[in-house]
Amino acid sequence: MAFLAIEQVRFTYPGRKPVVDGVDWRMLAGEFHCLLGRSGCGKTTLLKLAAGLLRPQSGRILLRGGELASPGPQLGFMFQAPTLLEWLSALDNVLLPVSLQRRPTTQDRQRALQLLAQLGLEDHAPHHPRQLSGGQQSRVALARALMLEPPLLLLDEPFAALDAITRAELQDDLLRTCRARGTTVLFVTHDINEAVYLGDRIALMQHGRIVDDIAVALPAPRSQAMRHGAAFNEYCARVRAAMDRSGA
Ligand SMILES: Nc1ncnc2c1ncn2[C@@H]1O[C@H](COP(=O)(O)OP(=O)(O)OP(=O)(O)O)[C@@H](O)[C@H]1O
Repeated sequence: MAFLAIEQVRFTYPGRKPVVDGVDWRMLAGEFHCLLGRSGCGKTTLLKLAAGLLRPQSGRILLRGGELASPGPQLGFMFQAPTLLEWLSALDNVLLPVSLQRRPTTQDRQRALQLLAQLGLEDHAPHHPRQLSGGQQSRVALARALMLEPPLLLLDEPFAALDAITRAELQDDLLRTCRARGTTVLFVTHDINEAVYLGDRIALMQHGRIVDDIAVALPAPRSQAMRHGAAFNEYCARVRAAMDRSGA
């Protein structure tokens, strides 16, 4: 059974043409898929539908076989901007998904500290977002998204604003953490290189439709050195050609 199944989903904002126009997509548990397409093709809207933040006007979205009604603890999100709460420390930002439900326990705090340490932020737990760099803020947001160990992570261009080196580091952090937990990930990007590096599969989106589906058979775990290899660059060229062919 698919972990996440998007079946013939359509969505239109009032007075607009369909933004998601009959999308079918399936993800198996533990897979990492990238949704790639130009600005405005409907990626974020499809992610919001997959999260249960928007409801399809037709079609359905199934999570482990059950229809998705609303967002819940089964989902972790991370958006382009880290959206941390300025008045909370890094540690309390990571604990937020717990604090919204109940008072965090010592165990919760240990887990949050462990996540911060895994992401190289052990010394920054007491610091507020304004005391952190953009890359550090993104790491805090990633730790927050992972705090409840969601089986499904939906990420909307989470590293778009970062410099290339920090971005590469965070890509590796994300891959390592998700592989260790068996997390299923749907990752929106408009960067071909990022999609090939991260994805087991790439869905190409254009005008609200999935126009191509590319399996990436590069070895796991990925390493930055791979980026200079022939196989990686062939995949990038193949995805580029598919985008040009489909107009995506
Ligand atoms: N709340 C809204 N009301 C009306 N139209 C919207 C709304 N949100 C998005 N749209 C429109 O829907 C289309 C798809 O937007 P969406 O944000 O899903 O695209 P995207 O592929 O994620 O773009 P980007 O890569 O720039 O983030 C765009 O034309 C956008 O203007």
